Amino acid sequence: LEVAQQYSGPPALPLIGNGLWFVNKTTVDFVNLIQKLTDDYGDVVRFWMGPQFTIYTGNPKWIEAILTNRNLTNKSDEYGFLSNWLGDGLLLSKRHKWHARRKIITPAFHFKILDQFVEVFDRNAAELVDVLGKFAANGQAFDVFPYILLYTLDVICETAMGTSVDAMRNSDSEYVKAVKEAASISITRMYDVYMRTPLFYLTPGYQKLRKAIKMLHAYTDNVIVSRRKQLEASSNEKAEVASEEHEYGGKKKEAFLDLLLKTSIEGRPLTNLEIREEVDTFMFEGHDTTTSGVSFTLYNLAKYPAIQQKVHDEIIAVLGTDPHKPVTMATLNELTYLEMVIKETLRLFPSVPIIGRKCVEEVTIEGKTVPAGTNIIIGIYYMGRDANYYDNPLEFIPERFEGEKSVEKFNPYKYVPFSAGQRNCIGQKFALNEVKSVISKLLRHYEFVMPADQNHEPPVLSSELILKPHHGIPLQIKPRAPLTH
Ligand code: HEM
Repeated sequence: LEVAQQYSGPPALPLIGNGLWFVNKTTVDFVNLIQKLTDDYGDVVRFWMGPQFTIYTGNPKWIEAILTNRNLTNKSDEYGFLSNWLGDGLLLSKRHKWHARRKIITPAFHFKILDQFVEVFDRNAAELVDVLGKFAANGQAFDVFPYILLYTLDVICETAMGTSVDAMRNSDSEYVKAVKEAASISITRMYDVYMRTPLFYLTPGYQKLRKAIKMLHAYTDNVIVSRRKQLEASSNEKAEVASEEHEYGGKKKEAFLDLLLKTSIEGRPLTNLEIREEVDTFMFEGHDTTTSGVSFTLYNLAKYPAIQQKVHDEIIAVLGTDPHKPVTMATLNELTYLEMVIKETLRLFPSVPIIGRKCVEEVTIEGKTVPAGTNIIIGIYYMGRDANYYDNPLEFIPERFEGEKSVEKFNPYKYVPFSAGQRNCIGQKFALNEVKSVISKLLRHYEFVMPADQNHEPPVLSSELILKPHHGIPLQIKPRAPLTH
């Protein structure tokens, strides 16, 4: 209690603390709940989730102190709800285990490896252009979100596992359904006070989750076993692995899985279970996040036609007038204005709106005590919209990220959509290139337009671990006239 007095925060009841807030709250309410807390008490606030002492912060100094502290790398308890699915993969694992895994996985995100994935982003984007063709033809408004989700699922299956589920053409795929189900049930548990308790095991949700996870694990296990066999066979023959699935667009590629199969940890190869945990983690972290990133970027482009025009001009200047010309890593690097637009989108709509840490040993931050056992919540989303840190925070101004005066250069801890420090997002470059790839393809074929009957209110946001548009992103698309110059 003495420690609690160092902080401002709402009055709390004995034992249940501020737990009543979380009763019957939706994922939409949750976004506003923390906003209200910061409006009332500032950007460092204490409260109790039941008996759990919790500190919320959206303050750059605090965020810097937390994310750079080697003793604050463990995730908060809520992440545990994902552990049936993701095990000790990179997102959830702790201390020594995390450190060893991060070290061996980092090379898998080397730019030379990302380079070979650009073709996967581009080929799937061409497919998406095709799938959306019917909406360009009939002019009807449609929710772009589910289509982008299928695109990102195709990309992550191919890059993580080297398999194709062809989600865009086959959205009924058992695997695709199971990914969606496992993600949504695990996440709902975090926010529902009842579902957080063992009562959950008596609900139909538990049975569904079990079934989905069983299916997902079986799928990944299968791919791992057959890939390992191929790899062994090919090393016996001293030949290159060259299976059917391995050849995309005529070029051989290695999925993350192949790299994991070849690597070793403390002198021994990774077990199938360890590999599965990492592949499943990529599957989880690598699709919902980019889906929100792409969808909210399209929303902003439709909302600000002059910005869309400028992005389109840049794309044509870099890639020329042939809408089918594939992008490369080099051309993606030249799309600097598009990158600013994506970064500004992630400021207002960060795919991961909050992250959590568990304090293992007592630390002092900005003169205040953070006792061992404290749950810490970092408000990436709220900091991005705070008038103390951004002029006109709700205005969409991509130039904030321009050159030397860029927000990131000025104070990197003011802008952390990919987190920062040791446990930052390992997939950041992968994600940015994927988003740039698909947007540059879509924009060469279609103009994105806000439907006329759309009220011009900002989208209602829902925080399901990943920030999502509660009512989707309804947009219209118009085919672009062929360019000849
Ligand atoms: C716009 C897209 C993305 C955003 C905004 C994003 C954001 C984040 C954030 C904020 C974290 C920190 C989580 C935490 O502290 O609990 C994180 C971690 C992580 N991300 Fe991403 N991510 C994106 C895309 C991706 C992609 C495409 C992949 C994989 C291909 C990926 C893989 C990971 C992994 C494995 C971690 C855990 C890293 C660790 O703890 O060592 N992410 N991401």
